Amino acid sequence: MNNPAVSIRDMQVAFDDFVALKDVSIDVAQKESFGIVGESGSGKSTLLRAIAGLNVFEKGTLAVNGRDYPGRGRDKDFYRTVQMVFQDPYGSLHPRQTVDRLLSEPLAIHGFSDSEVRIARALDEVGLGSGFRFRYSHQLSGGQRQRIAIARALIVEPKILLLDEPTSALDASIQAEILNLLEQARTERGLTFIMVSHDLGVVSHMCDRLAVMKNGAVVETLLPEALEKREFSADYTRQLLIASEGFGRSGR
Ligand SMILES: Nc1ncnc2c1ncn2[C@@H]1O[C@H](COP(=O)(O)OP(=O)(O)OP(=O)(O)O)[C@@H](O)[C@H]1O
Repeated sequence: MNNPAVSIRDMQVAFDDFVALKDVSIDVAQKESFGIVGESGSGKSTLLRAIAGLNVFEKGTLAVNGRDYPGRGRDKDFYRTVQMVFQDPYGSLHPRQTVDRLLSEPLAIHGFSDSEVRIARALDEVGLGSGFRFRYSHQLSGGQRQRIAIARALIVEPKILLLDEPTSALDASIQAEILNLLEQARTERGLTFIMVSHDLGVVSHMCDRLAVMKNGAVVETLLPEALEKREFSADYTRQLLIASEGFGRSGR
């Protein structure tokens, strides 16, 4: 792949003696939406967190837009390019901070001066509007909080978003709204997504390509069409598909 947004080779992450990520290699193209699926504990979040510098990788390489990053530590430049949105908007946003403070902080860190305009624009972009600016995050619903988390990630104009189950903590009715918002932001800003989800439906809807993980390794990489046509090589992918479709509908 020419000029990938993210290139990972033989990445390994261990927690003490337990190897949670085993020689994972993936390339994600510029502006691609890349999904990571797999059963619970397969290493999806560990991979995303290792890219973000939240988990240390002791083996392998990571390049973002052609620049190499070490197993440990990320600089400001990295976070200007790569932002992360977490599953749990309750955990990722400080409850006693106002929306204004939550959005001002990344702007200050990255040296943006026109914060008034940027905050107003960011709140509009995520469909909340300036009425939300001085609310505390504990006063917001789960969906509104996730909108703020997305605004906070987008406000520094990153190129790559790492999305760790961004809708799985939300009610089903809100999930689609948040996915639409993300998809709209991606199209308008030409973003690259790497999105972890246990929901194959979400990933095949949102992603151009997906990697299937099991026991810390990528077992195959697929196009969503292949998933729809059931053209996959790993039996595990079939089991994952059956599990996500629910019992009783698996006999097709
Ligand atoms: N900080 C940690 N310390 C020890 N073990 C960890 C740590 N983080 C993750 N693990 C282990 O690594 C394995 C992979 O976890 P990970 O969270 O990446 O899985 P996942 O595929 O994202 O699962 P889920 O869908 O349940 O979030 C699991 O066995 C988990 O217990």
